[in-house]
Amino acid sequence: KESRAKKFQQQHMDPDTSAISSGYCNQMMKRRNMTDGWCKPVNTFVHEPLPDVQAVCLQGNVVCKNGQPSCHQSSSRMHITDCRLRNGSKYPKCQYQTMQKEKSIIVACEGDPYVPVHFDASV
Ligand SMILES: Nc1ncnc2c1ncn2[C@@H]1O[C@H](C(=O)NS(=O)(=O)C[C@H]2[C@@H](O)[C@H](n3ccc(=O)[nH]c3=O)O[C@@H]2CO)[C@@H](O)[C@H]1O
Repeated sequence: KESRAKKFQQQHMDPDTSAISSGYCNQMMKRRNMTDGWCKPVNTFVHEPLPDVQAVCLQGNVVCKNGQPSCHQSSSRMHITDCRLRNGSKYPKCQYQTMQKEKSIIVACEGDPYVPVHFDASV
C-alpha cells in the first residue's frame, strides 16, 4: 500500500518541470493517475525541490480547511501549476485548464518523519 507521503508526492510534486505548456494538466493529471474512475476536479503541482516542500512542515503552523491544526504555510512563494477541470468536461475525457502561479502553499503534515500528506490550498 502506498504511503500518504508517497501519494502526496505522486499527486503534487513535479520539481523537474519549469516550462509549462497549455496541455500540461491534461498530460500530468492522466500520467499521475488522477483521471482513473473520475476526473479529479482540482489539483496543484509544485515545481520546487522535494526537500524545500518537505521543509514547509517546519514553517508557519496554520489551521487546515477541515479544522485540523496540522497545516503549515510556506514562508516564501513557490512555483506551482493549478489544474482545474473545464466546465462540460465529461469522464473519461478529463479536460483541464492549466494555470501557472507563484504562491505560498499550505500543506498538512503528519507522521515521523513529519512530512506533507495533503495539499490544502495556495495563498
Ligand atoms: N488536515 C489534514 N491533515 C491530514 N490529512 C488531511 C487533512 N485534510 C485532508 N486530509 C486528507 O488528505 C487527503 C485528500 O486527498 N484530501 S483532499 O482534500 O481531497 C485533497 C485536495 C487537494 O488534493 C486538491 N487541491 C485543493 C486545492 C488546491 O489549491 N490544490 C489542490 O490540489 O483538491 C482536493 C480536494 O480539495 C484525504 O485522505 C484526507 O483525509
